[in-house]
Amino acid sequence: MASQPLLDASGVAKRYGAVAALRNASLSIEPGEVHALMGANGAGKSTLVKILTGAVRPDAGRILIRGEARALGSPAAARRAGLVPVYQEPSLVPDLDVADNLRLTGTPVEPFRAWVRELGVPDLDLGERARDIPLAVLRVLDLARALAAEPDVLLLDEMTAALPADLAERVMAVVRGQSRTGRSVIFISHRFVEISALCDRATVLRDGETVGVVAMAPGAEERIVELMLGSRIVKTRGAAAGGGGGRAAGSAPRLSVRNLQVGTKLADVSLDLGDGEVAGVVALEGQGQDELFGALAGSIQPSGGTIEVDGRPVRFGHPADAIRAGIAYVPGDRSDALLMHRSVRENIALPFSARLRRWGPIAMGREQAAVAEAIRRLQIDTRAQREVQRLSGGNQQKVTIARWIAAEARTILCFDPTRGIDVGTKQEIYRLLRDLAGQGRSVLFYTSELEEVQRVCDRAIVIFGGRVVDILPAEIADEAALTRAAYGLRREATEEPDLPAAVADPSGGPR
Ligand SMILES: Nc1ncnc2c1ncn2[C@@H]1O[C@H](COP(=O)(O)OP(=O)(O)OP(=O)(O)O)[C@@H](O)[C@H]1O
Repeated sequence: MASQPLLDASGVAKRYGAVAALRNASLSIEPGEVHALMGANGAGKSTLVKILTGAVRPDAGRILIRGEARALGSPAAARRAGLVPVYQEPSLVPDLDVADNLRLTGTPVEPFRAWVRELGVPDLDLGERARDIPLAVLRVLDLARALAAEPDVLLLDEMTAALPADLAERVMAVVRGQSRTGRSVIFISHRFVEISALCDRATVLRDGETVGVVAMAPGAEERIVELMLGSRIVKTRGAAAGGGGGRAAGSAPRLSVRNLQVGTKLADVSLDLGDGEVAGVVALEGQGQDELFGALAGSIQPSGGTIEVDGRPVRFGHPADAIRAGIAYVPGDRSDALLMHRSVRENIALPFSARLRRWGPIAMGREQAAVAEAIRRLQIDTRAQREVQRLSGGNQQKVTIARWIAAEARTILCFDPTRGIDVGTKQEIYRLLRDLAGQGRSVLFYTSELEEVQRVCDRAIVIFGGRVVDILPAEIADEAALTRAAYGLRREATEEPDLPAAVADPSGGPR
């Protein structure tokens, strides 16, 4: 490798009140290198990215660019030094249109447009307000805006976490292209598949400190996990209770959906969810999964079809109706679910407040025990617990899940619940979902990480073009089979899928 690193940071420290977000972080990047920054939730990755891109000032540390100390006192200064980020959450100002957002950061329009096309969004209207653009497209726009600045070092903080597989592929292709032209990329992701496919080396942070730099080669993953988790108990891959078991034969489904329709997005979906079953929902971006979950959670009104809970027809005019029917929703966008200025405990206890207040001290005791148990199981980092907005992204996501574990909902709808969650905690979430199923609760689980289906689910329900196109038992739902199905490709009919009657019907059935 070249003798002079492009970027060399050492001894970086940052404290937020009592919380030491970074204690002694170092990071060295070569020209043309794709470098992973890894660490458990709360290890300090985002803080380091914010420091390197001028959004946060460090308390200590030395940052050299091509051997020279550079002041990175503001995002504009960092940009001039060649360091440009794409943060975890979308950064376009929601009430401005795209063109005004570009003006704000002095982004040249034509290169931006070219990148947007390259990333697979052919006809973007620059007059569109950011608020009206879907999350996955916003991520693409954030990336295109960063690329248009022609950065020497592009810093991607969980860029692919909110993206469907096809868009994530394009992002990865762009990252490879950057490195071919001698530019460097710092890549934060909790997905090992991406890290191994893309990165040359990985720097591992633990509790705010750099604990190792690992060259990516066979076996590197194990070493990285060891470094990330340190003395925390390592639950190895595959240790999570897998699929299988689940629905008792002959029992009435907990949730039964027939010919559900939402405008033009959800054309016709029928599915059953049994007691004690975890059913995975798999789909490319925009195939109607948002509408399906919205309708089941009471936040979107269906335009046709029926929903039954325990054999009784229900109509949800409001999310509260779904909650009363025992259906809890863990949305993909955590900012929808959380009261950002309230404490971790209040956020987790939220569903209790309406149900249990009248029971006074007894209920309070029960609430506290349930909240404490959920925090323990999900290993929520409560150092910054007074306001949820101060938690790291992954820990915020855990709070949204913990709420429904504490509340004992009978049916849980999870929309990409492990987005941005570190590898150790993912295992805990898989185990937890299986435990919930073991207690007879039912889980409908949309995931953009296909490998999760075999780890957690009993069956996979694949949606394409607003219809169920296939239902696969977990044993055969590997990534290849799911990818084919998700693209609407027909499966070689070796085994008959376990389709509910209305799905098997040709009018709503698999193609
Ligand atoms: N503005 C803030 N105020 C108080 N504490 C903060 C603030 N920002 C970050 N922290 C704390 O600093 C620590 C490191 O957070 P950071 O977001 O850098 O972690 P991370 O490694 O990016 O985690 P994740 O993988 O969950 O995104 C956490 O304990 C977090 O709660």
